[in-house]
Amino acid sequence: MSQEIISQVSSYLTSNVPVIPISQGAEAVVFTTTIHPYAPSNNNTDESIKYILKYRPPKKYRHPSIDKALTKHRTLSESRILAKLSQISGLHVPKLIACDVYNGCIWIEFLGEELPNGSGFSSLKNYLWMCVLDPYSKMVEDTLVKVGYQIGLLHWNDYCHGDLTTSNVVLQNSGTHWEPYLIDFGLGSASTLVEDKGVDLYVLERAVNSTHSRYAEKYSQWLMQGYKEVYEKQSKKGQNKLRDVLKRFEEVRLRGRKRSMLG
Ligand SMILES: Nc1ncnc2c1ncn2[C@@H]1O[C@H](COP(=O)(O)OP(=O)(O)OP(=O)(O)O)[C@@H](O)[C@H]1O
Repeated sequence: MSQEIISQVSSYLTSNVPVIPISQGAEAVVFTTTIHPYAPSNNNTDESIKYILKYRPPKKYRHPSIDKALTKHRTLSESRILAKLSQISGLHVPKLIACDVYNGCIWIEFLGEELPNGSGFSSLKNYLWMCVLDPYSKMVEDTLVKVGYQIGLLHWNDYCHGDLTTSNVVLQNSGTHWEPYLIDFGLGSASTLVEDKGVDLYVLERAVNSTHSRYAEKYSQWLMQGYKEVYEKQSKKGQNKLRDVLKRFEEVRLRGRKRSMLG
């Protein structure tokens, strides 16, 4: 990771905010920090309490004024959607703690943990790899049904994720089971369109397929079981909406297959 980006974020945050880089994507650099921006004291030395800082650094290839406008727009859009989603009962997303749209930075709740036996961070992707010796266990089934339920809740409330991969689902161990949280709403949007929902489901199906093609059929079935549960609870209106989304999902899938056949 570029030292320049780390220096940029450190200088704008002031020297008493320690940051540790954990990921660099195309759009943003993600850090952890032990400091809460509103805590009365900045002397937190407990390393287990941490927060996420998502920073969108300036892009040199863009004109500075366009770059500023885009950074502001994207930071604001992600913050707004996170704030709105945390109002939805039962939906699990990280809490938004603070946002600085001019510097392209958001401060959010840290979720997840290290998986047992060195299996890595508790993304759904790593979790499925961890469970590869017993891929059809009740624990895997329960977790995937819960993931599907979270996506169903998101869609039922007319929001779409935009990048629904197995890395963008983080699991928290509640003691008895794994509770899924959806992260990374950088491409998220409010949408009533069945097309957006169908594309979300297709992206997820592809992601599951590429993580575990051998078990993907069963995994997708469990995901869809949880997804459908949300809509089916909503009587006739829910059934109709579900039918429309599933129909479009099938169409998106067919389009995807045609595209990959044509190369
Ligand atoms: N709230 C969170 N709690 C724990 N880890 C997180 C959180 N948010 C992000 N991360 C970690 O940082 C990584 C990148 O975050 P995120 O996907 O939001 O950034 P991004 O720049 O959009 O990434 P990409 O371009 O790879 O999609 C995640 O895969 C995850 O490992």
